[in-house]
Amino acid sequence: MTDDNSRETDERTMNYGKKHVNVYRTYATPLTGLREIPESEFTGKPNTLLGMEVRTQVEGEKFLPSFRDGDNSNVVATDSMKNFILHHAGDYDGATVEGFLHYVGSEFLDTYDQMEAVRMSADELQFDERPVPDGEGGFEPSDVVFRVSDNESAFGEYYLKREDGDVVIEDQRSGVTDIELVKVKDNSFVGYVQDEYTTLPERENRTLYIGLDIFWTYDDPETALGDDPEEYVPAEQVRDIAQVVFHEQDVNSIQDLVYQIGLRVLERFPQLAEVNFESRNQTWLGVRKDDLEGDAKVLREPPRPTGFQRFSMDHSDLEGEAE
Ligand SMILES: O=c1[nH]c(=O)c2[nH]c(=O)[nH]c2[nH]1
Repeated sequence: MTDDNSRETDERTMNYGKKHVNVYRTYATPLTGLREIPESEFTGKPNTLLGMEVRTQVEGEKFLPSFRDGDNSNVVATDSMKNFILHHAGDYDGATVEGFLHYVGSEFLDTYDQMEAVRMSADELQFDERPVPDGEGGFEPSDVVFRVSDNESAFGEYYLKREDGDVVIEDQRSGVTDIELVKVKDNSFVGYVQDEYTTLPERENRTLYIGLDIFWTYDDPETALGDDPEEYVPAEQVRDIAQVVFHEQDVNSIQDLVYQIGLRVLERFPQLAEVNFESRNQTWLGVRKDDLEGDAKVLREPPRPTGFQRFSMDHSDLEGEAE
């Protein structure tokens, strides 16, 4: 038998928190001053409507009695955490998801001594601008009406700890998730292992449908706050790089594609430490082709199971390319 009190909390998993905290902030600070890149029209956003689905997870030795003894004297109710996040959305004066997470996480650590570390993450809830007549025969984005979007969205995460009374960043991650792209031609998948288990025909020209999550870390995790917008990497620009590279390159696999996207992202953003990919193969299956003209095909949904790829890259991959 182990002695209950002898086990250090850092040896065990112990945390609790709240997820799916949806928060909507109108008239947040606009995101401006970003660096432009050739692959993207995105140069900023007004943040008239900033939506986030937030997750918070707190850690601390003082929470052990709540698990072990049913003693809630140090427990901040997760319902209160939700209220805390919502309240602070009103005080946040920055322009990025990551900045908000760092702000709220730091406020948690400053407010509650029993919290030793907090992991804050969020998916941005996207709203698209909609064109309305500008009164001069053209169109301009409405400044009050937005379309609810279920397209790809920005992701942010900060893992913060208290050290000698100060809040320090232990870990940080940014990303863009649930990108879905289809390229109707100029994709191949050939040259793979042919053995007694192989039934998939080689395809010189397939219609490739990918699901893609891209995550990145910075050399300096504070850069993700966006306080220096020239150095901030917006999810929209990374998304645009992915689609431009897909457009430009004839790739022989999703593996080949994510590598090419990674090279471009690292080339554009030297301030990044690492880029990570999680991709899913959602490629449709051909139903009719040979009797149709040109590149025309009829396709159908693929059956489960789904192929996936995971890959991480850093600037050493870029150096390899330059040689
Ligand atoms: O891009 C692909 N990579 C694979 O590894 C693979 N495997 C498969 O069956 N189809 C594909 N497509």
